[in-house]
Amino acid sequence: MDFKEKIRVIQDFPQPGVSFKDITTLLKEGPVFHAAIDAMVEQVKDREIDVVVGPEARGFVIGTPLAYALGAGFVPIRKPGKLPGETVEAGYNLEYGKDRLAIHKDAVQPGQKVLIVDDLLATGGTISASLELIRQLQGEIVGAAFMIELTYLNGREKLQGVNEIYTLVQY
Ligand SMILES: O=P(O)(O)OC[C@H]1O[C@H](OP(=O)(O)OP(=O)(O)O)[C@H](O)[C@@H]1O
Ligand SMILES: Nc1ncnc2[nH]cnc12
Repeated sequence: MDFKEKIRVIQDFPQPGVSFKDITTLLKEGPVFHAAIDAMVEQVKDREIDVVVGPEARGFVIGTPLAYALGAGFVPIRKPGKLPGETVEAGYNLEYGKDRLAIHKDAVQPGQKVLIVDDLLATGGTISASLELIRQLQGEIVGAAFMIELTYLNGREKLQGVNEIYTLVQY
């Protein structure tokens, strides 16, 4: 299936110069959403994975069905102030802004095998903050999986030390 054809591209959103890849057009079609998650599962199914970790909000949309299909747990990374338990935090820059992320301190046990999942790899800011959080908890990162990679933003450079990077659609 041509997943790229199902992703809507909107220029200059949310600010001038950004070419926004809108996955809502893919998600709203059941068979396409299903096939996209299946294709991502296929890429990682032979890896040993205890937990999938995904940053809000779009990381939840892709990460939870992937975790469910793998029989793995799901751990959310959220903006500060949203998680009720004790957290650790990390800062990051985005293609359009900067922010902080948080994870529950007890969400990942030392040595657990973690797959990080998000809808899209752009500058890599979100994912490097997510990596920092998992490393603080001493999780073992087995890989990072994205539905979309914006290769022109070189986000991969921020994923040093991550041996396996899985992507479905590249721009
Ligand atoms: O590689 P980066 O440059 O960090 O960009 C990628 C991140 O940006 C988007 O999330 P956003 O922060 O817009 O939040 P959302 O998922 O809540 O829409 C996207 O879902 C990724 O998480
Ligand atoms: N160009 C882009 N399209 C969609 N989501 C994004 N997150 C960061 N950059 C993005």
